Amino acid sequence: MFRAAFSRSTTDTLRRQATSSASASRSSLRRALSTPAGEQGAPKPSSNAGLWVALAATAAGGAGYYYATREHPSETLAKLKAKNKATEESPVTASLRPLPANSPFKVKPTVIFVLGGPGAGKGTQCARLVADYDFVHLSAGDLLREERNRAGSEVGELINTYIKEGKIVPMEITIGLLRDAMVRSGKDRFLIDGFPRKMDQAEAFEDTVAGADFILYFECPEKEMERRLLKRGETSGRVDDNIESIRKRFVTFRDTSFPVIDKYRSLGKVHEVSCLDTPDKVYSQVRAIFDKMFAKSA
Ligand SMILES: Nc1ncnc2c1ncn2[C@@H]1O[C@H](COP(=O)(O)OP(=O)(O)OP(=O)(O)O)[C@@H](O)[C@H]1O
Ligand SMILES: O=c1ccn([C@@H]2O[C@H](COP(=O)(O)O)[C@@H](O)[C@H]2O)c(=O)[nH]1
Repeated sequence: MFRAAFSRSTTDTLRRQATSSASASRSSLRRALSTPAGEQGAPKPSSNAGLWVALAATAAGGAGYYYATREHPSETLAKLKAKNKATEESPVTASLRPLPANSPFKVKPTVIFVLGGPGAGKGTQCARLVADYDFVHLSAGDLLREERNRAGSEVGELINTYIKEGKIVPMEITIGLLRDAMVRSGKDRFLIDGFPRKMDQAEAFEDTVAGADFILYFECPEKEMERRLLKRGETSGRVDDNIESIRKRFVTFRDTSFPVIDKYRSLGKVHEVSCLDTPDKVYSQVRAIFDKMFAKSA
C-alpha cells in the first residue's frame, strides 16, 4: 500500500535534503517547514492535539488505522452521514483520518490534488470550481513562477532552469510554497493543482501538511495537449510553452508524474474526467463529481 511503501519519515528526508543544500534560501525553506505553525502566523495547533493524534494513531494500530481510514470519499461521507446526520453541506474532510503531527492545521483540511498532463486544462477547470464551490485554488506551477519572479529570491534561477527543462523542482521548495500559501489563506478547502508530480512529493506532502481526500485527474491525449499549449504559448509568455520544453514536459509527465496517478488509482482515490470536449462539457463532468461530495457555496 501507499504508506507502507514509503515508511521512512519524510520530514527527516526533507530536513536532510535541506541541510545538504548550500543554498541559503533552501535553508530558509527548511526553517519554514520546521517552524511551528504559530510562528508563521498560522492557527497554532496545540501541541497536545498533535500528541493526541499521534497517540491515537499509534493506539489504533499505526498502519492498520491508516489503512482503515484510507477509504473512498463516498464511503467516508456515508459514514459521516450515518453518524451525525451530516449532509452534502459538510465537506468530505476525513476527520476520521489523523493529521501528521507537524501539520500546520488543527483540523484536517479538505485537500484535492488536481492532476493531468501539461495543458490538459487543470487551471481552466479549477477556476470554475472556485467560482461554484468554496475552494482555494493553489497551482504549484504558479507559486513556483511567483517565487522565480520575486525580487531577491535565491532560488529564482534554479526554478527557471527546472521549468524550462520540464523538470521537477526539488520538493522542499514546492512543498514549502504550498504549505505557506495554504496557511496564509486562512481557509480549509484546497484544490492543489499540478502537484504532486512525483511519488516522494505525495508522501512528503501527506506526511507534513495533510492527506489528500481524492485526486481529480484530467485525461487528455498528448496531441491535444500539445495543440493547446502551442496556442497558449502565442500569448502566455511562459518560458516552457514552446515545442522543445513541451516535449520535455510530456516525458516527465509520462515517466515520473503518471505513476503517482496510478498509485492513487490503486487506492480507489482517483476521479477521472476526459478533457476532450469543450470547457463547458468538461466542467459538467467535474460538477457531477463535486455535487455528490460538496454543497455549492452559493
Ligand atoms: N476543454 C478545452 N478545450 C480547448 N481548450 C482548452 C480546454 N481547456 C483548456 N483549454 C485551453 O488550453 C490551454 C491550457 O489550459 P490550462 O492552462 O487550463 O491547462 P493546465 O493543465 O492548467 O496547464 P499547465 O499544466 O501548463 O498548468 C489554455 O489556453 C486553455 O484556454
Ligand atoms: O509541483 C510542481 C509543479 C510544477 N513544477 C514545475 O513547473 C512547471 C510548470 O508547471 P505547470 O503545472 O505546467 O504550471 C513544470 O513543468 C515543472 O517544471 C514543479 O517542478 N513541481
